[in-house]
Amino acid sequence: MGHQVEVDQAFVQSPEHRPKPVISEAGSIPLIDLSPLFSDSAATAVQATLVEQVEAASRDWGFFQVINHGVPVDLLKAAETAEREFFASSEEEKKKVRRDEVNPLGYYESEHTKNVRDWKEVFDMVLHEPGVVDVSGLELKNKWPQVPLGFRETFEEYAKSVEKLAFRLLELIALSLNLPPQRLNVFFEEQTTFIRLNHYPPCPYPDLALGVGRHKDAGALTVLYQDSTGGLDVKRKSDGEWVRVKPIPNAFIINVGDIIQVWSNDKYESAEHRVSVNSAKDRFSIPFFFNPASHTNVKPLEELVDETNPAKYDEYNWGDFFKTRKDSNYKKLEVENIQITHFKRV
Ligand SMILES: O=C(O)CCC(=O)C(=O)O
Ligand SMILES: [Fe+2]
Repeated sequence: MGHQVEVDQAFVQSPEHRPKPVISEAGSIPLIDLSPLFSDSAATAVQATLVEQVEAASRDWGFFQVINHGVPVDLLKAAETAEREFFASSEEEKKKVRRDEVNPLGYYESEHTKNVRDWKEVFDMVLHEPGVVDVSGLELKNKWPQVPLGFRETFEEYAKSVEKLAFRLLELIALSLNLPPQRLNVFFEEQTTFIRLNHYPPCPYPDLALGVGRHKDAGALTVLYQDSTGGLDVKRKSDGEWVRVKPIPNAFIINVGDIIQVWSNDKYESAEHRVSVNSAKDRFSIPFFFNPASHTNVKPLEELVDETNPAKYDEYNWGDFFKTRKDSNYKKLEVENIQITHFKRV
């Protein structure tokens, strides 16, 4: 008798959303060298070129990779090591920091994207704790695991360093929209940014399940670190084909989220992406979701709309949107989850 693989139906994607056996890495997302940001002597022309690259990548792809981004390589290595050690710790250690109905932070092994279960386990932490209870009634307090030692210190340092990069990228995005560089910073004064650790274990049926189902990131910007395994697929805007994002050592993957799509009044578009799994290797990634304050009412920026280019979206509140989305990821629901298209004017 051959080995029979038990397929858990909760993980099975509908046929049209299953990955093809081979995903191309060709013609993949743009690569941008950020070193001009760190050189006092970089000519204005070089800086202008950087802004143009960010503009083209945000417009044509909604995704790009960055190198020479200023986050120290040692810190990336320390974060990846701490992540691997945490997920390798016992079920008992992980359960001690498990997410629950009042506090959505910590460890979780049963997330759903669009009501299909993802083949992954995660750990969430916020960059800035808002106090005991936030406006939505959730308790946002970081839960720090005891294993591995130094986990908290590593991620606090990582968070600070990646936050600096996120603000630099935000300024480049503002410039690329012909706005003053600090125009968007005000929305991040009480930011709801969080860092997620993703572990995708080997999957016996990678043709049926996904590590994360197809989705767009709801926030402003995502700054993602991935290990060398590969598996992140982006839906290419030019032809709708899924392409694999090539792992580049020590690079970050940047993607424009729904909020920048709305602020830019559709000049930029958040791209659909997903994570394919494989039957042989674990994969680890660390997205940093750069999100504005809960009280932010998101709408197309006034400077970018006029009579010939009217606002394409009605205003919505970020805190409400995010809470509604989180609830649907926590358990399987019978309804479609919330999307910015629900605020699109027809
Ligand atoms: O693991 C990855 O590469 C991406 C994960 C992702 O898209 C997400 O958590 O929103
Ligand atoms: Fe994502």
